[in-house]
Formats: sequence, structure tokens, C-alpha cells
Amino acid sequence: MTDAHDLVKKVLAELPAWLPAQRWFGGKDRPVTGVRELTSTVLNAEDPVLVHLVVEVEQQDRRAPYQLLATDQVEHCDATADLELNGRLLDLVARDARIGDLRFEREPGVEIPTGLRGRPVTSEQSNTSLVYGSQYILKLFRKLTPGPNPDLVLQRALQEVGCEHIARPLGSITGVLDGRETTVAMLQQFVPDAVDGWAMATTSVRDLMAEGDLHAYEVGGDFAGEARRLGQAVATVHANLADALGSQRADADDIERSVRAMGERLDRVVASVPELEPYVPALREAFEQARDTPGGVVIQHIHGDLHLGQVLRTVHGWLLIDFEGEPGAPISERTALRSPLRDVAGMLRSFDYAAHQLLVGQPEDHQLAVRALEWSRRNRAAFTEGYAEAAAESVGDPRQRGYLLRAFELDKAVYEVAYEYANRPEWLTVPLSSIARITGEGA
Ligand SMILES: Nc1ncnc2c1ncn2[C@@H]1O[C@H](COP(=O)(O)OP(=O)(O)O)[C@@H](O)[C@H]1O
Ligand SMILES: O=P(O)(O)O[C@H]1O[C@H](CO)[C@@H](O[C@H]2O[C@H](CO)[C@@H](O)[C@H](O)[C@H]2O)[C@H](O)[C@H]1O
Repeated sequence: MTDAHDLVKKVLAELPAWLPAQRWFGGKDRPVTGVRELTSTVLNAEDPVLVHLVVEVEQQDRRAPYQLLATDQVEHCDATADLELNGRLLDLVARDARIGDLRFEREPGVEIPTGLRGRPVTSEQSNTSLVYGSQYILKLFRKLTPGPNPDLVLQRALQEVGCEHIARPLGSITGVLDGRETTVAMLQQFVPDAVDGWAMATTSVRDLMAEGDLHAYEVGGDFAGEARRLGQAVATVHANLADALGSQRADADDIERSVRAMGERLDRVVASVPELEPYVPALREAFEQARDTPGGVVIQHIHGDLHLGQVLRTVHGWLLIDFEGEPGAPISERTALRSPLRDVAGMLRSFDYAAHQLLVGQPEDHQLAVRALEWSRRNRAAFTEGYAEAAAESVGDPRQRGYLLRAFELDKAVYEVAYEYANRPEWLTVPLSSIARITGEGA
């Protein structure tokens, strides 16, 4: 029988080869050059062994902490694949347990049953989520950042002001990293009847592509009504976040920082993705133009990585999930007050993605390209209209903040270039061709 100590040693030895193959591993651009244990907490001493592990992953000059659950029961020691062992985590939350530095807690007034098994969500993700029965979803954050996780902080705040567009937070697991209390997992209400926006939108695009002679508004699977309701939901969440946590007018320093950050991100991305080079002058010009926004800019807490995969359609309407911000961005940026138009831009990018990803790897087809653009324009317009209808007066109509929105959209597309380069190189053409279209530089 393996004991916890031997198990941790074995896992540490296997990680350099195993990590890069995991979807949630954020460092696929460089080899893993070392892994060391930061903390290990034994959750089950034997039969089966279950160890909560935080390791520091070294990749040349970069270091980042990652969370793992190790066991001797399954291949590659990753316990999240084991339904029975996953059940232990929910049981510990249900009992408000404390083991070593790990604190398992329910949100106030929440009751949770014990004895449920946890099945991993299999869709592409930045973290690992486990679904228990038809009511609970526990997200284990993989790459950790010392301190409270914005996903929990923002959704708790939204719950307190009665936001109708989130799934209720039900509990959390907190550990200690760099001497700071750190959120390592969040438990939420699972919405079993939900369909994500990406699945709905891409189905609609496929319907349109299949109907050679019809326009988007004539096709049964038209998404524009949903896009408009989604815009209203996003604007409402922004208003709720401002009510819960405040908002303010950006001053000259805030704007300067934001424009500088967009330029710096561009520098970093173009250094590793030379395909972006031809667009650099136009991108810089667009970022500079963001300085001139008539009426000023309101900043507040926002979602930070909003796209169609982060919204769920339930029988009651749209829900927003995953308020963690861009997985690759530093925590200072993810928790900073920012313009809500960044989320609008994120969603506009996503409509463009939904329309154009079906063309990836296909032979050039002018007719399909025209239809993709038609779908994207129609749904982007519907979303923005819905947003404008429900937006707080201080935020206003995104269509009257054209330069700012354009700069944010381009900045997001630059982020996506880096994301696709590291994770799905065959999709790199999607953000690159959008940049070409928006800047008018070819394609
Ligand atoms: N409350 C929920 N109800 C139903 N499904 C959910 C819920 N939260 C997340 N999911 C599903 O789990 C997937 C991953 O969740 P997400 O919070 O986006 O994790 P990640 O941070 O790993 O990207 C989502 O795409 C969605 O399909
Ligand atoms: O894992 P997260 O959901 O937090 O977000 C990351 O992965 C997303 C892809 O799964 C990525 O989104 C990009 O691709 C989407 C289609 O798969 C598209 O709808 C988005 O508009 C596009 O940005 C996201 O950027 C990344 O942070």
C-alpha cells in the first residue's frame, strides 16, 4: 500500500510530463523545468489515500502555484477523475470541516447533503469542476493566486444584492498560500437544464449556413432575440455589481494606465506571435483613440472574461458564470475597476468567434464567409441594443462610445491571439482575421 508521503513523491515525479497535457494548465508555451511541493494536506490517510497538494511549477524563469488532488487509485494519480473520492470534498464542505490549513465552509444558511458522488465536467475548461447530483457544482481552481478569488468575491456580492443572473454561491474551500488565506474552490448551485450560449449560438450559425437561400432573420434558429436578452442580462449584472461594490468616474491616470496596459499586452503578444506584426501600427492607433471618449468613462468591478461559453440559458433567462477574469492576466488587473464596456467587447468578440469558427480548416468559400459576417453583425447589433436598453444611465449606450469599444475589442482580440497560439493554434486565424477586418488592414 502507498502511503501519503510516497504518493506525493510519485506525483511530483510524474507532473512535468503530465501537466502540459491538461487543458487547465496555463503554461503550454514552455517546457516544465521543475515541480516542487508547496503544501500537502492528507484528506484520507489510507484506503484510498487522498492528498490535497499545492505545487509550484517552474517553467524556465516563470513560477506558478497549481492545485492537485492526488490518490493512488487512478492512473496519473489525479483524484478528480474518481467519482467516489470527489464525494469526500462535498462531504467536508457540508460539515464545515477544517483539516490542517484547509477550511471547508458553507455559505450562511446553506444546507448540503452528504454522500453524493462528484462527476467531472468534461467540456474545455481553465479549472476542474465537479457536479454532484443535479444541484451542486464545485470548481477547483487549478492555477492559484494568493488571496480571495474574484469568482467567489463578485458572485457573493451579487447574491447579496439579489442578482437574478447568477447561480447561487453555496460554499468554498480556503487554504493558505504565501501566508495569505486563498480561495481554492467554490461551490455553486448547479443548473441542470442550462444550455451554454456557445452551443446555442453555433447551432444557430450552422442553421444559417445550411440554408443557402435564406437570410439570418428568416432562419428558424435565429439567435437575435436571445442575443438581445443576453445584452439586457449583462447590463443588469453590471448595474448590480455597481450597486454592490460601487463605481466611479475614471480619471486621467486610470485612462493612461488602461491605454498603456493595452500597448504592453500587444508588445508581449507580438513578441511570440509574429503573425500579428502587420497590424501593430493600426492597433496602437486604435488604443490611443480610446483616450477621447466624450462624456467620460465609468469604471467598476466587471466580469472580465465574458464570452458565450460563460453564459447559460435556463428556462428563466440568462445566467453569467465564471467571474474569475482572464486566466492569463495578473490578479491586480483582474481585480481592478474597469469599464463595463470591456465585457460588452468580450461578448462582441464571441459573436464573431461563433460565426467564424465554423470556417476554420474549410476551403475558402465566399458565400459562407458572407453568411458568417451577416450572422455576426445581426447578433452583435441585437446584443448591443439589449445592453443599451438595460444599462445604467452612467454607463450609457455602448454605440455612443465607439472608439472605446473598438479599442477594447481589439485588445481582447490580441489576448485571444495569445490564447489561441498557446492552446488551439488552428484557431489563430479567428482573432487574426477579426483584427484585420476591424482595423481595415487586409483580409
Ligand atoms: N452553475 C452551473 N450550472 C450548470 N453548469 C455550469 C454551472 N457552472 C458552470 N457550469 C458548466 O461548467 C463549465 C465550466 O465552468 P466555468 O465556471 O466556466 O469553469 P472554468 O473556470 O474552468 O472555465 C461551464 O462551461 C458550464 O458548462
Ligand atoms: O477558460 P475560460 O472560459 O475562462 O476562457 C478561456 O478559454 C476560452 C475558450 O474556451 C477563450 O474564449 C475564446 O474562445 C471562445 C470559443 O471557444 C470564444 O467564444 C471567445 O470569444 C474567445 O475569447 C477565452 O478567451 C479564454 O480566456
